[in-house]
Amino acid sequence: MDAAIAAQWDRVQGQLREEFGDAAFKSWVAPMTVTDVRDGAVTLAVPTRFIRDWVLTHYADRIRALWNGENPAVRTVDVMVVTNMQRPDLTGGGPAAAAVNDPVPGSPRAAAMESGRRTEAAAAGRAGTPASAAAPVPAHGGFMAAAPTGQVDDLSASLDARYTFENFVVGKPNEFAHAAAQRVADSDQVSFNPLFLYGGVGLGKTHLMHAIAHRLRERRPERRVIYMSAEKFMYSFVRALRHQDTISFKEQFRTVDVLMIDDVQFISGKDSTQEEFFHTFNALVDQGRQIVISADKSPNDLEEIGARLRSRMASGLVADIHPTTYELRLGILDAKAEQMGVEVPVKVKEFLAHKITSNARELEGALTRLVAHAQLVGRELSLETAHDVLADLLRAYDRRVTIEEIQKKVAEHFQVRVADMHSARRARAVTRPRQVAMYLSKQLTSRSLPEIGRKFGGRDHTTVMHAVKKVEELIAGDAAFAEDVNLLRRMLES
Ligand SMILES: Nc1ncnc2c1ncn2[C@@H]1O[C@H](COP(=O)(O)OP(=O)(O)OP(=O)(O)O)[C@@H](O)[C@H]1O
Repeated sequence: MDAAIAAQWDRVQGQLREEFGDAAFKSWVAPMTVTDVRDGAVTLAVPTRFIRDWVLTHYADRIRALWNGENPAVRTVDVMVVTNMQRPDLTGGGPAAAAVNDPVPGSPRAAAMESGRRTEAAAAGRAGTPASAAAPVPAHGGFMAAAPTGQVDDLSASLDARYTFENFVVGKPNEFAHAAAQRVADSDQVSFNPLFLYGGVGLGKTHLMHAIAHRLRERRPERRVIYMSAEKFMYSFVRALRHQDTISFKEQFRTVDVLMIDDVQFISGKDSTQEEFFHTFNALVDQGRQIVISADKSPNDLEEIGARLRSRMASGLVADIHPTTYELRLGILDAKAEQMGVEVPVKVKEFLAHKITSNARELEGALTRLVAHAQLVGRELSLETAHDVLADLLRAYDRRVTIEEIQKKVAEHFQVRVADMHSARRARAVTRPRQVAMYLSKQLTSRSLPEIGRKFGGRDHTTVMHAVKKVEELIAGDAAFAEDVNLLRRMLES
């Protein structure tokens, strides 16, 4: 591939990784190779039809826009299925895809490298056929037997030994979810199916799921429990499709007593994985097996998931975990300090519980850092040490400003109405302040682009990206404008 094209693809990939995160990047972007750039069209090769459909619905528009930014001649993106990975080079140049990363072990692309080359036409109806069409689940909900491939990991190897009920601190925000999880772990009847746990990041969903698995293993070792992340479910399914072996994929769930799927928000989009999850789900519920699901939102808010699956997921018990309270944070610090075997002065714990308010994970991280530092350099675990060691973290908390505050300040400054931050008006007098507010929201808060877009009248993340870029350009080229934005930033930070 031509070096310029390789460099463009490299930059497009870098941007996609930033926007969509590492996990999505590894699953969907890394497996792609560029096979052709001609007449304004980029052609990307992927190993299965499933991935092609996913890429087309989720990433193709963004890839096109990014590539167009790199090279204005590019106006379309085609995605084709090529099931060999001899790194196809249809450009007639040297070795193809020099800029494309090596395949992630176990990724669809790595799997695709194992077989000979086939084009989409040759592969149609085979490698990439959606599961629902390739091997429908029988109406009674059972599974068919076949030699296993794409097996899930051994449960014992993947569980975190620290995530037990004993180590889980119960408080108002999580008592309901905790009680529901205990019920599932301690009873032999299926009380509610599924149990759907949801809450923001780092609030203990994974901890509770592992705790259920640990307890079941102690109490009923003969019961078969599968715990897997939704991403792993997707990987295994894609791999099974690739091996034309969806039957074995289903087989591994046939004898399961409890199935736990973590972070189900990653099973999103209209595709065969969702369909497969739905079938697996129904089959297990029909057989009276227990299902536990976790997500970062309630079933109703999982917009990417189809209505049928959403309502199925909401049909059991839905338990949410609320953000931590001061008391719970203090309790978590007590428990973690005890597990670490260190005495932490009450004043220090109170200080941390007061300051680190986001979630249990950050709180635990701060304590670990503080203790490690104090022990390494032989310093006392005091308030002063905490201030020093956690200075960067504490500054970030002190600075935390909300998008609403930013909108208000920016509106005041430019003398527009706060409502114009959300409105559809496109007059320059309001679009510029709106763009500045979006830019500052990106700079001063930890909100993601889609979250920021939602706070600005439900705009798309690409609008926010455009705004950020635009404001950066203006800052670079217009000193008075740069001073204005700087002033606003200082006001918001103070
Ligand atoms: N109530 C609690 N008691 C003790 N530890 C907790 C509690 N809640 C969370 N933790 C700890 O905080 C960390 C983050 O928890 P966990 O990974 O379960 O969060 P999560 O809700 O699954 O987050 P994500 O959405 O990012 O997957 C873990 O180390 C966990 O042990």
